[in-house]
Amino acid sequence: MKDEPQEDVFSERLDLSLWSRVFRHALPHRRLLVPLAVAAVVIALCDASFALVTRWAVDSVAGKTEINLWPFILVYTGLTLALSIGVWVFINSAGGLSNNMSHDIRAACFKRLQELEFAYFDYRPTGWLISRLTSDCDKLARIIAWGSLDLVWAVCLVLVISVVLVVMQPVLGLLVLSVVPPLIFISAIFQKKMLLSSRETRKFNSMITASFAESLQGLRTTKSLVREEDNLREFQNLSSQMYEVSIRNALQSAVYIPIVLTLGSVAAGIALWRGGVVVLDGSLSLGTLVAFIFYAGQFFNPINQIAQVLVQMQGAQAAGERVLSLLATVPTIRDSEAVRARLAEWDRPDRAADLAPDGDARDIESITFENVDFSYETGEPVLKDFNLEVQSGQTIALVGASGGGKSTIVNLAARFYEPTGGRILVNGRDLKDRSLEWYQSNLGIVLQGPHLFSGSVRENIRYGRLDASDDEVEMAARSVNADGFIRALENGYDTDVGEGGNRLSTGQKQLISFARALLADPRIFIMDEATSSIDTETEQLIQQGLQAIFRGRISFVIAHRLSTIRTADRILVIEKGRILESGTHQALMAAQGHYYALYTRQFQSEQADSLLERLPVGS
Ligand SMILES: Nc1ncnc2c1ncn2[C@@H]1O[C@H](COP(=O)(O)OP(=O)(O)OP(=O)(O)O)[C@@H](O)[C@H]1O
Repeated sequence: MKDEPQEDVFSERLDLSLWSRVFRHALPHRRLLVPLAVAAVVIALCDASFALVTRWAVDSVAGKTEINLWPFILVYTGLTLALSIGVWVFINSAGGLSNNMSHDIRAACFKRLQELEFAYFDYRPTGWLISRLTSDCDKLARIIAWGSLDLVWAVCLVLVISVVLVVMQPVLGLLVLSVVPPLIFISAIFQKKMLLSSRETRKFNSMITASFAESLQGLRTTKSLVREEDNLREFQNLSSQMYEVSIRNALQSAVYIPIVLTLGSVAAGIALWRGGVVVLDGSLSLGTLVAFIFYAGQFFNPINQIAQVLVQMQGAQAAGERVLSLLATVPTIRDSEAVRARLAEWDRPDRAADLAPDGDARDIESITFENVDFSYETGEPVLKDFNLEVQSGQTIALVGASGGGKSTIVNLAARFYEPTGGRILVNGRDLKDRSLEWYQSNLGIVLQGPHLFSGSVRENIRYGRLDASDDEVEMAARSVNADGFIRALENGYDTDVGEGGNRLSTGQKQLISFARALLADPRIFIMDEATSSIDTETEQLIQQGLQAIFRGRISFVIAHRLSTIRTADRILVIEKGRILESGTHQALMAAQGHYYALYTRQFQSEQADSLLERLPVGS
């Protein structure tokens, strides 16, 4: 496998254009955004007003013996009520926005991942992709909903307090505000450090998730090769690197926050020291000094908050970049403009029944490889000038040494990859000019390790055509000879197959996937036969099932079983991306060429095994 994909290189500055693109995802939720912004401003105004009310109260009561406290109590109560309502609206809207946005972004990423071609997944480990769908999406949604609103609140509060301080006492106001530049400077330095260590944490997190996913998927192989110790060592190595960078990140926060708080106390000290002097000489009221001290303490909370949100934004920049780059990845295998125009024109209810949604013939009569070249990586050709024509009703068996290009041929036939040279024609028309969705909905694919989903046997077969009735499901199972063993299961068709179908044998899984394919009634059937040994009885069931599927379709089988190869209409011996030989079993055996050699070497031993199996015990 290739190395894990490199994380993109990002600028260390706050990337405003990136954030404006991320914030665009909030626009469909204006219904929540407006109350959120209004609530943030109301909360900031209320927060700033408390000190002014205190000033008014102190100045009104100073030196008096009879005091009417009711006006202050009423104003305080009013402010507290407004603040409570603001906070309620704020939390409600931010929670709603955060959930809606993470749902939207995740759904958009998921949709894009489904649209992307196989080549995209060749170099991206599953764990890396899972991280994009889970933690990255959540992080962005949290920042947009909570972070941005904290930012609006904090900026409003800082502005209001600054203006009030300077208006109340310009000299003292500016003195208190003088602590702001060092605060911004220190914040900038720490933000950068914290951003870098947080990125590193994320990188290790991705690698650990990928390592988890890989080791779980390959659990059986690991156990059989006794690789547990090595895997554990690799994992521990990753984990301890992640631990180190996480500790570094936490340490930076632990130093930064106390510095910010100390600067807040310095500002309060300045207010007390200078303010005390001017109060004594009578040019400043006691209420104003109290308000100054109050503000000096309150002032640094929003600044701290702004710094924190900016750090979070910078930390999440990597996540934003990755999610946006995933969303911006345009699938290379997709309908061309011309096909899309035709789809729009033809996809209507009165369309003739024999037409596909793109206006061309619905039935697939032939597939032609015309001088096809293909390489997964530039400079390493896998197929070169490959030619093949298959008519409806024909079964093509692909045989040959490992790495020859058999899977590549069927991947191209399925349009999972596109030729790098030449063309693939369907009914004589370039496959690129046909609707991708229409074409792939005509494919039925059964892979070597057929995949079943958790759920009942019935649900798994019905996955081939969701609107199929129970009778149709059972009919499909009968046609491929799966009905007998299914009924013998504990709960028949309602038996739970377990995760990935692991409560069933490979042969049984294959029979169920045949039934699923038959129910979908594809025009093209592609199969990578299982190499694992299957008992003779199941083998016979599978063969009969296969014949039911092959009938009337174009079938490509990467054939490992003698019985499949023999019944194929044409056998292609593939080596180094070329057809070495082509013909029926009889013709190729008579020619005594590559197929003959392959057959006598590989398949005769299989036949001997099968004969041995059939001999009565003790004979
Ligand atoms: N996704 C991929 N990315 C890069 N190279 C690939 C990829 N898939 C296959 N190859 C390479 O292409 C060549 C042909 O592989 P292919 O899987 O088509 O052979 P095959 O005949 O089906 O082999 P097998 O019988 O072992 O499945 C091999 O050299 C293989 O290493």
